[in-house]
Amino acid sequence: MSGKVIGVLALQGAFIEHVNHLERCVDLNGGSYGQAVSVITVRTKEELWKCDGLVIPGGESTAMSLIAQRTGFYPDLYEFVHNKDKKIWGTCAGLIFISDVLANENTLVKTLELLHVKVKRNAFGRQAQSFTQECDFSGFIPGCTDFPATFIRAPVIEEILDSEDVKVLYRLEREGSPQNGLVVAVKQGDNVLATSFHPELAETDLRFHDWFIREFILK
Ligand SMILES: NC(=O)CC[C@H](N)C(=O)O
Repeated sequence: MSGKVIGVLALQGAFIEHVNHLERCVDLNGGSYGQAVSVITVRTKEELWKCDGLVIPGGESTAMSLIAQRTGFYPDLYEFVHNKDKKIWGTCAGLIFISDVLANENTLVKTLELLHVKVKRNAFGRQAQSFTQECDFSGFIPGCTDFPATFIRAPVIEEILDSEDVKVLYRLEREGSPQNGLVVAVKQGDNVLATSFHPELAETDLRFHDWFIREFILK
C-alpha cells in the first residue's frame, strides 16, 4: 500500500480528538507531505499491523493496560511498539503505558516497557488541578513559541533511565517546580515521542500534530 498509515489506539480514552487533529492536518497540509497519509482507529491486531505509526492517547493507563491484557491484544502491542521502524507517540496515559518504570500507583498497570524513563502518575494532583499553560516549543518545533498545552491529571518524567537514547524536549516551569523544571516531553531514538500533556485538546492548533507527522511519520 502506498502512503503512510497512522493508527490511533482506541481501546479507551481521548482517541477521537487525536483522529480529528490528524485528519485536519492531512486535509489542510497533506499537499506538502509528499505522499498520502491516512488515519485509522486501532482496536485489533489486524488494524495495528497496517500502521506505520501509533498514537497512544490520554485516558486512564490502568484501564488501557487492563483492556489490552484482557482482550489478548497486549502481546501484539508490545511487539509493535518495540519495532524500531514504527513511530510511536504516547500522550499522558499513553506516556505512562509505554514507560519502563512507574514511581507510584503501579500495581494495576502492566506497561509496554518501551520508553526508558521513570514516571510519576498524577504528578500535579487531581482533576481539579488540571491546567493549560502556554509553552515555548520552538526548541523543537520551529517557530512554535506559544503552544497551549493542557495537563489533566498528568504524569511527569522523574528520571531518564537511558540518557544516551532519551532526549528531553521540554521542561515545564510551574510554581514550586524544581529550578530546571519538570520533564514533560521527550524523544527516544528517532521513533518514539512522549508528552505529559494533550496537544489534541488545543482546539484549532494543529502545529504539534503536523510536526509529529513531518518529523516522525514521514521520516
Ligand atoms: N489525562 C490522562 O491521560 C490522565 C492519566 C491518568 N492520570 C493515568 O494515570 O493514567
